[in-house]
Amino acid sequence: MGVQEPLLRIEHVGKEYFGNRVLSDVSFSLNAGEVMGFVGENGAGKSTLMNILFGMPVIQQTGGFEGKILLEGEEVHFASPFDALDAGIGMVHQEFSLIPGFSAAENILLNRESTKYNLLVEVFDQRLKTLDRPVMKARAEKAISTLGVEIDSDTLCTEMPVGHKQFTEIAREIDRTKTRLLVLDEPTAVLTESEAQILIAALRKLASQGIAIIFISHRLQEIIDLCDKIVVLRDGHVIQEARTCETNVRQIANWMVGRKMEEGAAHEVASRSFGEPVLEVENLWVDMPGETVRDVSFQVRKGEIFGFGGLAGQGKLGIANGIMGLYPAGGHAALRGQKVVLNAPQKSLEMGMAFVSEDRRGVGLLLEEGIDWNIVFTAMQIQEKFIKKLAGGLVKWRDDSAIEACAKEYIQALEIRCTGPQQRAIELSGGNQQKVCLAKAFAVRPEVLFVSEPTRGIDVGAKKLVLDTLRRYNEEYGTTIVMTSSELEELRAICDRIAIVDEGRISGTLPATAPAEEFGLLMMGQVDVDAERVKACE
Ligand SMILES: Nc1ncnc2c1ncn2[C@@H]1O[C@H](COP(=O)(O)OP(=O)(O)OP(=O)(O)O)[C@@H](O)[C@H]1O
Repeated sequence: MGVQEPLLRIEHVGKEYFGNRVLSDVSFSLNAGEVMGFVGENGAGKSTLMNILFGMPVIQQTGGFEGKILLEGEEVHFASPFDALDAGIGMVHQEFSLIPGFSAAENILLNRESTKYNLLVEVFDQRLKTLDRPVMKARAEKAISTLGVEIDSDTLCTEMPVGHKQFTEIAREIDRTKTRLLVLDEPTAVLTESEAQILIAALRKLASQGIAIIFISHRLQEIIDLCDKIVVLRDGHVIQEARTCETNVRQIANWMVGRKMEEGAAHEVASRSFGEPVLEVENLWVDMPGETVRDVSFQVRKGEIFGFGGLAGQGKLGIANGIMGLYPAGGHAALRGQKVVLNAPQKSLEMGMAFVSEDRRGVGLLLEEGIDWNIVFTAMQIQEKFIKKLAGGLVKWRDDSAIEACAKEYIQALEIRCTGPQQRAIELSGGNQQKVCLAKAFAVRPEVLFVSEPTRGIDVGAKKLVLDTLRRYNEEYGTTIVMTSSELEELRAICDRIAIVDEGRISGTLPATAPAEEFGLLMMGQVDVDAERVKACE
């Protein structure tokens, strides 16, 4: 008997996009039931390889690829994702493909083919009428419970917090009985740490049932916890393959970036002085699904970096969304003493505030437009920047050279990996799109900049760069920053003060230099931290 063929073999795969080589001679294999972590910097080529594996149309449309893909020793040629699905490959993308007005159960049970190419809602309605609801519900609930989470299968997608959407998307993949290889592209980026733990446990269970898994993540500890082996990609080349039990986070990070990683930024403890309060918020409530804000009051001083932390679902993310008018909100907010009209996003922008949302699907990139246009568009619209005026303003036209200079500045500052300022946003990797969103907010030079989860989806090497850039803009332009993050260490690295949000209210505000345990206590709703601190000192 011959040696058993691996489930998947990638052999000498290469890919160019319009002369830009993004993958070179990539080879590796994966056995049934094996979990592989696939890591690399933003733009290294991870999603491109997965798109090749899944037969995504973008690959054929851009000239195909070189090399071979073999399943159980047989070469496969997927003309479309349908073929990949037929062959038992399931894929959960960075972006969701759930149908908003449908419930969790409907989304899980609708077959992938129709959800991906949802041309006519009527078609779905027709399909749903013919389905047996109780059976559907039972199947959906089984898939959800395999994941070990609690989601009511009747909840509409529009009403779900982002973490639940992710679980629904994964449940849909595992409901399909044929799945033998599951690819997950940054599935935990939108999950809280505890949700991520649940997902990891669920994936282990799937692997023990013989399903092979390719797991892409920038959270390296997760890779170590979950995966049997890792493949490291740098600039489109496989530069390392290793068993996870024989390596560690730091070594993986070094392989990814090809140099020794610097130690995390030491926070300058020297206390900084600030001006008058610039943003004053009183009794704010925000009706954001999964992130309800009940009653929040705070003040931020001019030039300060103010952080919001706390566990997921407690309301920290709702605060910026409410002030910026993206979800129904009430209460009082004032900028420089002037009332902020809530529920009016355009007005918030005009007053001098900008927002980089945690929701990368809703960040509003003009995907078909160039990086340059994306970066300057808001500044142009709201502030008439990058516009030349003649004849007393009667004649206006775009200042192309200023636009180009601005785009180049941010491409350099944030190390946006691209072929040039005119490359279309749709052609960028997810992490690089995220950097364009940050640049777009910087270009407005807002008086107050709200950033939520600024390093989500950003690789380890670039994380520090993003945080340093925020700090630099704060220092150079005096921009006041309100940063919300689920990573306490990231908040402590650049904030002056951090408020912890628990059950829709601020449970306490501490200087960023306070011990981590005190923040931990606040997160658990323990308001009396000072008393605790005193006790600890006794
Ligand atoms: N449709 C496209 N047209 C042209 N270039 C593209 C296209 N899609 C991706 N690229 C380029 O291919 C390179 C690899 O991108 P890819 O999305 O595979 O990276 P990634 O490793 O998944 O990054 P991230 O961690 O940021 O998601 C990038 O430089 C990107 O600009």
